Amino acid sequence: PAPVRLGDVVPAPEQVRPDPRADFTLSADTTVRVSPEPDARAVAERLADLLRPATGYRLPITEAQHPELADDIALVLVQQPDLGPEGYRLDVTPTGVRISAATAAGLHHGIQTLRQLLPATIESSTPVRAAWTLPGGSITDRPRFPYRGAMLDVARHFFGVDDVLRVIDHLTRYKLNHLHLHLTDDQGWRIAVESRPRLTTIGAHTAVGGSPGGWYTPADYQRIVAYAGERHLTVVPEIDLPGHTNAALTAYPELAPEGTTPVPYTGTDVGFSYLDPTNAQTYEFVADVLGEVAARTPGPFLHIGGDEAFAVKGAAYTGFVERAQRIVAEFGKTVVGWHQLAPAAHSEGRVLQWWGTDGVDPTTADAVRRGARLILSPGNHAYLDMKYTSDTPIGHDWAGLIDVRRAYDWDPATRVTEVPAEAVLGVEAPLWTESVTSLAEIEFMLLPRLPAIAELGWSPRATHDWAAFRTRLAGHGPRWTAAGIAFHRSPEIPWP
Ligand SMILES: CC1=[NH+][C@H]2[C@@H](O1)O[C@H](CO)[C@@H](O)[C@@H]2O
Repeated sequence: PAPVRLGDVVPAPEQVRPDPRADFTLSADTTVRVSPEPDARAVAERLADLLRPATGYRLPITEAQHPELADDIALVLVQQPDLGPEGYRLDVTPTGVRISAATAAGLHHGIQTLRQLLPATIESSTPVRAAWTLPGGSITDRPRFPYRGAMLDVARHFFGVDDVLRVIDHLTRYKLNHLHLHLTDDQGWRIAVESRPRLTTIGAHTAVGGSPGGWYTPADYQRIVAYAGERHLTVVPEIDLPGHTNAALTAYPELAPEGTTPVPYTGTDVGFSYLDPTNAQTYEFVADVLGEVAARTPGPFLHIGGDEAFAVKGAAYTGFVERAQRIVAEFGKTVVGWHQLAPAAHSEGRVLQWWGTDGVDPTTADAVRRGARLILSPGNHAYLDMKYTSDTPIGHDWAGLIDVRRAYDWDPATRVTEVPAEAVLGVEAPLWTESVTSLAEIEFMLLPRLPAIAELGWSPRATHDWAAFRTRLAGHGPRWTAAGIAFHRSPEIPWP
């Protein structure tokens, strides 16, 4: 296989300066030297975990007092404010590799780049005989947008903790830093709430098509947020309200609108269920649920959904949303919601997740003028539940077919008219799972489109170029294969 070049990294780094005379080859004696700070050491442990299996090298970690003098892989925390909270600098010289950053998050992103500069077989989980050579030169890098995420719908089909942890591995590989978990919907409730036990004793046993249900205990959820946190990735839990609530209503039917008797639902329709916004008990329920989820969520965001509550309209809807937003604020969190929240009054720091397909949306633009920021998830570019082509066996097509180029060729900064670039917090790729039932199918839908979304979130706009991206991405097919991941071999990409 062709040797990896310094510029082959995905997402494209801000600045790449190759130096062909400066290649560095790892050896069995290579050590990992790291600054003494504990969160820097954690990154060194992560790097060693990534490199030890395929190389078979010991890669001992030492906290050298002067790592810059070392001749191995040095991870160095330095006060370089110009690199920002997630930036890093990576230097490959004939005597070693040095990654420097102002934060552990920067070091963490730097090791993802380092991993991609080694031959694809570095992804093997068993030792491979190879020359572990890195291309010489320097990379200076930092993200364009602060919010770069993906969403996993664990309500339509339930995925256990180990599957979620593997999805987190895929996200961090491409420097994403948020995982949005869609935890509740009509077909199942997936997170235990101790003050509302029937949400899981009754509401968690179903899934689409009669698939087995499931849910996360507090310990399960803690494992997910801890694993994510170690990888500088923030979990954003979504409790979808007031619509998409059939599972909750089968557990607490007293919250259902007059005259309705909710029963378990395993179909894939949307928009029929809703909490009764005129019932005071609804807000006690919302406070019970959001309070517990907030208490267990280290990140700043609580996502309250807000989509497709077709029977809750106008003032009834905005009234509900404004009360739910106040409850989120009382628990010290910042609201995220689908852009249907727009007509409701602004709440401090509010973020709208835009999933439209036509860039003209005056209601959202108005909410931005009132202070909202946007996460861009356009249905016709970022919805990874869309089929690649008409013969993709799973997935939807309501927003059109999305192969790699369609996922890549758009600009989050200008996608919604009348929304200034500085109001765009970043991007997120949702994966809805009505028809996705296994980790293999998750991986098939995420790869190769997730790296396209990740590049839009991370790389400078000046690097945006489909011909260059598809060539760089082609080199990642062998990496996924070495890692045991079945991906969609899109005909748009010149796979080796
Ligand atoms: C925000 C939003 N609400 C709907 C819509 O996206 O489409 C998804 C399928 O693509 C569906 O699962 C979801 O319930």
